Amino acid sequence: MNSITPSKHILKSLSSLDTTTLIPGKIHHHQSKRARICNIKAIYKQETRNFSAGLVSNRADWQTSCAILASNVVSQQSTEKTDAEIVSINGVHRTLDLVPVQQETNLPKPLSITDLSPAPMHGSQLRVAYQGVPGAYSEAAAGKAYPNCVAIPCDQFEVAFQAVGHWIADRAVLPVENSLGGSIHRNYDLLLRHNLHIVGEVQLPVHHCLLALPGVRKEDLNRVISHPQALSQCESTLTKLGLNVAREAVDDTAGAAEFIATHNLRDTAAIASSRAAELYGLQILADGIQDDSSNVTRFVMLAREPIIPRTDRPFKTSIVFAHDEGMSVLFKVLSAFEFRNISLTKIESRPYKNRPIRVVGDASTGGTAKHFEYMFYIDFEASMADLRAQNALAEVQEFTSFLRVLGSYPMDMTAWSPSIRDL
Ligand SMILES: O=C(O)C(=O)C[C@]1(C(=O)O)C=C[C@@H](O)C=C1
Repeated sequence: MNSITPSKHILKSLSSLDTTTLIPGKIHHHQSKRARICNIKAIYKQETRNFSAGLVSNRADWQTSCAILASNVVSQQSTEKTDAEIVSINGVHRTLDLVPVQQETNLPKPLSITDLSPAPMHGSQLRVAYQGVPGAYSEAAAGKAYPNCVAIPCDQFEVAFQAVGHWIADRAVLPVENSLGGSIHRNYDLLLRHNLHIVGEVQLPVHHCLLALPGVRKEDLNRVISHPQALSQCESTLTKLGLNVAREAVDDTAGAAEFIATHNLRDTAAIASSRAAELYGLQILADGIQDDSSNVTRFVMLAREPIIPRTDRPFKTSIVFAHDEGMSVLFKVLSAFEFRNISLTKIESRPYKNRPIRVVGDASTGGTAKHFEYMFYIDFEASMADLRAQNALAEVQEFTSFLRVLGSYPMDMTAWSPSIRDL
């Protein structure tokens, strides 16, 4: 993987900003931490060599631009360097021989979206946005979906959507459902709000580890932190391990590991991948702590343009629709697929945000019923190039007040191998 230069436009706009820090935690100058910090540096340097010579600085630069998209606080770069320091921009660690130290300064000045310029293309490498920091499962999913990509960490799902919409990334890879925790509703809602297309899916076995600082024992723990999905995927196992301690939700699993490392928290463990343990210099206290060894998360790949559907390999199509006439329409919609022998693989409902309630009846004659209104998301096993799918959707359109095809894309047909550890 080649190194890429950060967008001059973005760096220029960054340097003209009033600034403050994005840092969830930073490492201070304590001698006692020196060894661990050096260890993290060594590991990160190794990662950099193994994974991509330019990845670390690229990630951080893109991370910064993603933070701008979210109108978040931004960070100021100073030129001071200290051997024993690692800086963090919006959750991404960088060693000081790569970048300057961050300093906390004034109030953040919100940037408007119009301040952003599209990033330049970098050869044939795809830039893939994911939510989280290096070591997150979403980063692994991005690597599985696009093996030679430049992965761009984003602090929120919304930012990953916007990164693609604004040409900062070419694709986003985002989780939509997990076999233990269920649907990731936020991404269903964002799919509707943004105009991106689903162009693929990837299923990633998720193998969780309990991570803590070297030397920390289970008995020392007062708290376990992680992504809410990860906490819920490990709930029973944590109890079986005797860890009846506080659970706290953070933005992503690897971010939890990073937080412990940067704050030197000896009473806190993180649920994250073994790769996060390596990246942030933590030890694995317990391995494979997901409540089910077949724990798997399904991610979708998103792009600005749809792909051309084909029929020479298994395809899936995702749609979303709303209707005016209550649940009876749902039966008709499902029949349209059943009639054509098209299997559904997923159905999900979300509140219809602008019209949450349907009032039925007349208050003057016995009162009114108030029903919740929904958006329905359906995945079915057929390509939009398949006449059966086209006819089914033509029929569905007759019953629905709103219908959108979110994407028609190749199904993930890779062999199923649950609970691998080397994420
Ligand atoms: O926090 C991470 O590492 C993520 O990639 C996020 C996420 C999720 O959103 O569900 C992805 C996969 C796992 O199911 C747990 C967490």
